[in-house]
Amino acid sequence: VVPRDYGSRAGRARTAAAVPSEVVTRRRAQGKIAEETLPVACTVELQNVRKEFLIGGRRPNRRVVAVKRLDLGLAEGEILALLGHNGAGKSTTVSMLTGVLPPTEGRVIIHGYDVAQHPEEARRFLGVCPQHDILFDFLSADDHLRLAASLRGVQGGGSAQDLLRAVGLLGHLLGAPAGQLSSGRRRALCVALAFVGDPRFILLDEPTSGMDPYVRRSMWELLKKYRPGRALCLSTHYMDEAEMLGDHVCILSRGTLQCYGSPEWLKARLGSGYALTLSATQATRTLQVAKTALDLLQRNALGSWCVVV
Ligand SMILES: Nc1ncnc2c1ncn2[C@@H]1O[C@H](COP(=O)(O)OP(=O)(O)OP(=O)(O)O)[C@@H](O)[C@H]1O
Repeated sequence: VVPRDYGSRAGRARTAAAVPSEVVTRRRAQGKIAEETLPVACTVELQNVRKEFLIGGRRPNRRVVAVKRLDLGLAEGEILALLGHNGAGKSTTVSMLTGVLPPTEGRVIIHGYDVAQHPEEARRFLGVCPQHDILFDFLSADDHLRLAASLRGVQGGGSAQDLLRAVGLLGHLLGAPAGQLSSGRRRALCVALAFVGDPRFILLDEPTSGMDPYVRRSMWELLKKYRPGRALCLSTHYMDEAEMLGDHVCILSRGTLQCYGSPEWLKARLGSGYALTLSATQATRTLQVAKTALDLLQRNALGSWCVVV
């Protein structure tokens, strides 16, 4: 991994401080059920990461383990979906990737830089959409784009501008104060801000929460469109979102990686299809209903199924 300013003395010193490149070619994930994948050059890695929180209350110094020994890798051009219930450890993982929370153990590597030791270098590659919208109510979408661009030291919004246009933030809405936008549009603005400066690693914490199905679908299309040349990691509660977007899906539960693989592999390995059980007092009526049900299942191509009469 060679920084852009390698020619300078400071650049060479940073390269020496960066993690040797062989560590970025490891297995992509280690968990209970993980698809075997070929070794690949991962641009983002969580290496044996653990996060504990010390909490007070009646029993002081009690520890909550939010993430336990997480090993994950993400390559360029790939979307990784972190799927899990409330409290599974998704946001904690995202916060460790951004450097907001330091891991208790293990390392987080972004483009060769250990985030805890070289946060500034690592963040040059990073665009983030946090779980909760961080917007100034009195600033417009356009103002937010300009502010984010100046903070990143770039001109204009780049692909962020396209994103806003595609989700309908156009014309007068672009100039309206963010406080007057609907929650779905505010969310879309936050996602767009993560793309300002076209960073190479984009982290999206529940990017489509609060969006209507139509905007959600447009957002999915856009995220797929902007995947080439970038690594994207998103956390979600929605199985359909993980399936549609994720090249790989990582299911977390109680801070542990339960399974990891492509949606196709996970469905083939764990999916049990659909089971429809029918019961009725009259045999002829049951058969009639079963026939209609079979008809519906076939017409809707609902994967594997089984009808028990
Ligand atoms: N600052 C904190 N102090 C103490 N415990 C915390 C803190 N942040 C998170 N936790 C705990 O860590 C665990 C994982 O929380 P986390 O927010 O990462 O889950 P999540 O999967 O993002 O959930 P959600 O889908 O609700 O956002 C939970 O048990 C939570 O209570």
